[in-house]
Amino acid sequence: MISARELTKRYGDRVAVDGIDFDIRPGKVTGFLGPNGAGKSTTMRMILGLDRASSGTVTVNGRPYSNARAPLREVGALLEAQAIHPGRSALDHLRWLAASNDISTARVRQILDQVGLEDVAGRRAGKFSLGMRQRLGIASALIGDPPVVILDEPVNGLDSEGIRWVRRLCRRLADEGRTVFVSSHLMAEMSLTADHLIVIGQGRILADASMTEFMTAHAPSFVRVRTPDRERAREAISRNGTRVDLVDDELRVDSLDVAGIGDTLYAAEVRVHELSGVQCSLEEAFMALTADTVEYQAGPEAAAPIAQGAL
Ligand SMILES: Nc1ncnc2c1ncn2[C@@H]1O[C@H](COP(=O)(O)OP(=O)(O)OP(=O)(O)O)[C@@H](O)[C@H]1O
Repeated sequence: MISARELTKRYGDRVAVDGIDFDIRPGKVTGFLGPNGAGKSTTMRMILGLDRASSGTVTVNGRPYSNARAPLREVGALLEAQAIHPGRSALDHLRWLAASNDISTARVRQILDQVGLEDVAGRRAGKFSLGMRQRLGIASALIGDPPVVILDEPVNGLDSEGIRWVRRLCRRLADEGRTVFVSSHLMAEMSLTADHLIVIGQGRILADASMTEFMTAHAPSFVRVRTPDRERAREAISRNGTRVDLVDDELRVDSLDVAGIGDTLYAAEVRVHELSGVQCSLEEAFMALTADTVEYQAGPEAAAPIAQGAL
């Protein structure tokens, strides 16, 4: 378990992480989300003792990680910037890590095989593609068979097969009872990988909830109605006070089920071209939740606004 209490990091006047509390529990994949500059990397670096907290504490299984005697056997971490000597082969890099953490050399071959780098183990890391470097970084994180795994943007540069591999890997690590903490900007991927989410914005926790709770709270589902007879449809559905929104050319109803609306429209003899239940995506929920905390925002021409209005 990773626990933060009032964890704070200031850079001069700038508060990068603002007194946050969380518990990241074992047996789950916890996703860490936030816009650029929200404080994700700083938080991960403080967990790993690479940045000192200005105040507050963060512990890994009850102790500050910087006190760990065999760090790679306690926490495996992949950070965005990979520190791998370009002239060193993957095999030598992992052998060096193993030797400095009292890990057997047999484990090096095993982990190379596990991440799919066995055939290129003798090649210099400087010649590796981004995807291969990511796999080597993940091998470095897992070589000590750690109970806690922290992965900052692990799918960066990976192709679809690689992305699926990371997803399955995270699942397996969590199912083995490990604490798995993963950041990513790829929301669709995160929605498939994480069981629990921590969302941060401007250094503060915006949400800390299971994926199901988060989606229920922030990604509402609604019923979409497309009809050539919008006015009569609206009248029929809203007769008992139900709210109906017009978004683009469709009606949206968030308080009735599909069957109920279908029955209402049938009874009112309204022609229906589409009637479907829609669940907002994690990306839409994330964008709505973090909109006020976004540090770098493109101009209005960068995104087409959704025409929205209540009838
Ligand atoms: N060494 C530093 N010196 C000064 N400010 C810093 C330093 N490192 C980070 N910051 C600032 O702290 C804030 C949090 O940065 P951080 O890199 O943790 O965000 P992030 O959520 O990881 O962003 P991204 O998604 O872009 O990687 C940002 O405003 C950043 O500019």
